[in-house]
Amino acid sequence: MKVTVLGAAGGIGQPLSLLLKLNLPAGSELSLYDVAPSTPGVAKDVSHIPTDVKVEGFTGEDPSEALKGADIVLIPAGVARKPGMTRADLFNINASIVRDLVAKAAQVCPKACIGIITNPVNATVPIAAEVLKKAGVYDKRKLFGVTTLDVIRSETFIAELKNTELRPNYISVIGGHSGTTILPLLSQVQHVEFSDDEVKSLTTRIQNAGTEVVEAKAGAGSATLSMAYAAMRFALSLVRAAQGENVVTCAYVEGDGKYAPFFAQPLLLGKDGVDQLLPIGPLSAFEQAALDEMLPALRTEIENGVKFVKES
Ligand SMILES: NC(=O)C1=CN([C@@H]2O[C@H](COP(=O)(O)OP(=O)(O)OC[C@H]3O[C@@H](n4cnc5c(N)ncnc54)[C@H](O)[C@@H]3O)[C@@H](O)[C@H]2O)C=CC1
Ligand SMILES: O=C([O-])CC(=O)C(=O)O
Repeated sequence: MKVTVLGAAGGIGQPLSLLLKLNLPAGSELSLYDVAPSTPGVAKDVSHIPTDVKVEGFTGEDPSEALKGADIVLIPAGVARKPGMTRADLFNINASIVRDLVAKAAQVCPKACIGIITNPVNATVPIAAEVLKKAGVYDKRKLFGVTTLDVIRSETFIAELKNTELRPNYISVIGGHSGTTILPLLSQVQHVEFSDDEVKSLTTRIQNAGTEVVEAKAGAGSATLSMAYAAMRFALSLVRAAQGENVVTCAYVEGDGKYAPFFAQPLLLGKDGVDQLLPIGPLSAFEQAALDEMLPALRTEIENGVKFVKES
C-alpha cells in the first residue's frame, strides 16, 4: 500500500505525514511531495521514526516521481484562509493547483483513490472530477472530498456539551464543506437528546468551527493539526477497506445526484473506493429546512468548479 501526500511540507502536510508514518500498516510506503524545497528534509526527518513504513520525499515542479505506484493520493496543497476570508476566496489560487496535481495523478496513478483536502472542497472536488474525465480515467468511486474534520468536530463538541463518551463515527455530517453546506445530523445521534436551542447552537458551532480556528490563529492559517488527524483517519478508512474490511465513513463524493451532483454523505467503502452510497436517513424538520436552504449555494460552487476546468 503506497500513500502519496501532495503538499506534504505544509501546515497540514507535515503532521499528516507524521501520523501516517506512525499509523499506516507495516510494509506501507509513504511518498511526500511539495513545491517547498524542504520536502526531502521533512521526509528524512519523519523517516527516522522507527516504524515499518518506508518514506521518500520529492520536490520540484513535477510530482510524477512521488505519484508512481500510489494507491492513495491525499492533496492538502494550496493556500489557507486568513481572518475575514471565506473558503470560496481561496478558489482563484487553489483551483489551478488542484487541477494540475490531479492531471499528473491521472497520468501516473490513474487507479489511485484521491482525497482532496484543499479548499474550497465543494469546488475543488468537481474540478478534480473534470480533470480525470478529460484524461479518460474518472472512476467516481475513487474521488473524495475529505470532510472528516466536520465529523470529528461534531464528535468532540457533542461529547463536550453532553458530557458523554466520545464515540468515533456516530454522527453523519452531510452536504458539503463550507458554512451552511455543513449539516450535522444531530437528530440521528443515538442515546443523546438535544433541545431545539442546543440543535441550533451546536449546528452553528460545527458550521463555523473552521472560522473559529482561523480567528484564534490570528492570521497564521487555519486548522492543521485536527485536519491532519482527520485526514489520517480518512486515509486509514481507505486502507482498511482496501484490505477487505467493511468501513462506513462520510465524505464528499459524486453520488446519485438527488440533492446535488456532489454531496457529502455516509458511504460504505470497499476494495475500490465507494462500494455503496448509504442513505442519509430520516431528517428532523430543522435538518430538512437546512438541507433545502443550502442546496442552491452548493450547486453553484459545483458549477464554478466544472466551469473552471471547461474554460481552462
Ligand atoms: N478539507 C478540510 O477540512 C480542510 C482543508 N484545509 C485546506 O487545506 C489546504 C492546505 O492548508 P495548510 O496545510 O494549512 O496550508 P499551508 O500553506 O500551510 O500548506 C500548503 C502547502 O501546499 C504547498 N503547495 C502549494 N502549491 C503546491 C503545488 N502546486 N504542489 C505541491 N504543493 C504545493 C505549499 O508549499 C505548502 O507547503 C488549504 O487550502 C486549506 O484551506 C484546511 C483545513 C481543513
Ligand atoms: O476553515 C478553513 O478555512 C479550513 C477548513 O476547511 C476547516 O477548518 O474546516
